Order: sequence, then structure tokens, then C-alpha cells
Amino acid sequence: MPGELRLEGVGRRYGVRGPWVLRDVHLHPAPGTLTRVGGPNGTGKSTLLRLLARLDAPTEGRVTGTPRTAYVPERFPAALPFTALRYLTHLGAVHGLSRTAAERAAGYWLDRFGTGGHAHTPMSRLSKGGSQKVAVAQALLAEPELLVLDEAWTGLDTDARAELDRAVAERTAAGSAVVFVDHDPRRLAGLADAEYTVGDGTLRRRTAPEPAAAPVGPHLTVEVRGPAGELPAQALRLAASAEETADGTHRLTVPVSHSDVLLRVLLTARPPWHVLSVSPRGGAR
Ligand SMILES: Nc1ncnc2c1ncn2[C@@H]1O[C@H](COP(=O)(O)OP(=O)(O)OP(=O)(O)O)[C@@H](O)[C@H]1O
Repeated sequence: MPGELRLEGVGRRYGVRGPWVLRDVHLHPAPGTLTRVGGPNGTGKSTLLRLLARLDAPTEGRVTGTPRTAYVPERFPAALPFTALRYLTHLGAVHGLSRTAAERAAGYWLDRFGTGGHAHTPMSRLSKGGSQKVAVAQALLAEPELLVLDEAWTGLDTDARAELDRAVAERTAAGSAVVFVDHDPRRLAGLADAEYTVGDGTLRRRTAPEPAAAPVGPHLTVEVRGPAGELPAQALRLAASAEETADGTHRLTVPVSHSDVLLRVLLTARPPWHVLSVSPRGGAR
């Protein structure tokens, strides 16, 4: 698709004689996929993410495609002279939403991240966690086709972190490309469709997932029966595993963070799938 973002032979250095931070980077975050970027400190992960978000331009090479993009930076400028709601409503309007729709979306995301009570608090008076929730809300507001998250979970409380995991699952299920950096290897572990490491000025694709990236955390087993044929592609993307146990009956395991979205995908499919059971992985069926 022409709108999809591609980095082609991209290099970046700061200053004409500065060392190359990145060189010869080729990257195409495909729609509906989750991409993890890892690597040691100071190797160029944030540089890469800013290039992906088109907030920075490469020194060499090309960036093509103009998906609707949202970005959560490592450090969010919290001291903005607006209330959270006003800031988000304004950004929603910038993304093309009507004022009413922008206000509704802003309220929705603030509520989801448990900070609806601070909608009218000036940004400068929000806690670090509160302003991080606004940073995340501004990115999700416009249903971006490309979502770029630079350590976006940092500073969020446990519930908000889980909510962001769910929002990522929703975006990929809706066909967006999501690219993220996070220092915690357990973050969305085992869920990435592609994993890359930045180091020594290059971007390398990891061929085998690192042991730490094996699916961890609580999973659910979901049994569904549906129309003959394949499970919806979105459901397969969300599931950690899927097997057909009988004609038309499938057993899926899914991280708890993705289970709401998986069930929604199955129940709203046309025709809808019938959910037979949901139980903890390895639990009684
Ligand atoms: N605006 C800038 N001007 C000059 N140098 C920069 C700039 N931004 C980044 N750098 C340099 O580029 C290199 C890569 O930085 P970058 O922030 O992309 O790495 P990172 O892998 O994201 O680091 P961390 O894991 O610590 O967040 C570092 O040496 C950094 O000092």
C-alpha cells in the first residue's frame, strides 16, 4: 500500500562530522503487525523511532509513505499551558476530528487510563504518571495507522500499563502497525511479529526470539466454534497459539491483555463465532 511507511537505506548522524548513529537501515512496519526494537543504551533506538514517526529526517536514504502516525516520546513536555482535556481536544482537531468527536475521544481515553478525574487539571500540575497518560492518550486518540511508542509504559501505574497493552492489541487488530521500544523484556513478550536490535550503527532482525521473549504472564484458553474454515486473521494475530480440536471448533490461548480484543473480534465477525468457554490456561475446561 502506498501509505505504508518504509525506511530505505536510511542513515542518521547528528552534525556534519558527527559519528553515524544509524546506517543502511531498511524497515517496513507492515499493517497489523507489532514490531519490537531493542538494543543497549545510546545505540540509536529513539533516533530510529523519531525517523519512523517522521519527526526527524534521515541524513541519507529515503523515508516513504505517509500513514496517519502517532508517537509517544520518551520524555513528554508536561509543562504545556493547557488542561489535559483541552490539550487532547486540540490535538484531536489537528488530527481531523470535529470538536465534539475530539472531546468525546479525549474523555474516553482519559477514562480508560484512569485519569478522567484530572481532565480539567492543568498539564503542568499533573504527576509524572498523569502526564504520561495524557501522552499515551494523545497518541491513541486519532486511531493512528502507525503507532510509535518510545518507552511509553514508563511512569504508568500497573492498571494503565495493562490498558496500554490492550490498546496496542486493539490497534494491531484494527490493522495498524505498532513499533515499540521498552527496556523491560517482558513487555508484550512473545507477541511481536518482528524483533530488531539496534547496535554498532545498524539494525538487525532477530531471527529467533530471545529466551526472555517467550510468552510469559497470564494467558487464557478460549474455545470457539464458528463457520467452517479459517479463524479471522485478526484473531490469529492476537492468539499465542491456535488449534482446531474438532470440526469447526478451535482452542486458542491468548495473553490476558489481548483477550478482550480477541473476544470482540470473534463476536463481531460476520457471521459471529460462538464462544464455548474461557478459562485460565491449563485450567479446567
Ligand atoms: N539531537 C541530538 N543531537 C546530537 N546527538 C544526539 C541527538 N539525539 C541523539 N543523539 C546521540 O545519538 C546516539 C543515539 O541516541 P538515541 O537516543 O537514539 O539512543 P537510544 O538507543 O534511544 O538510547 P537510550 O536507550 O538511552 O534511550 C547517542 O550517542 C546520542 O547522544
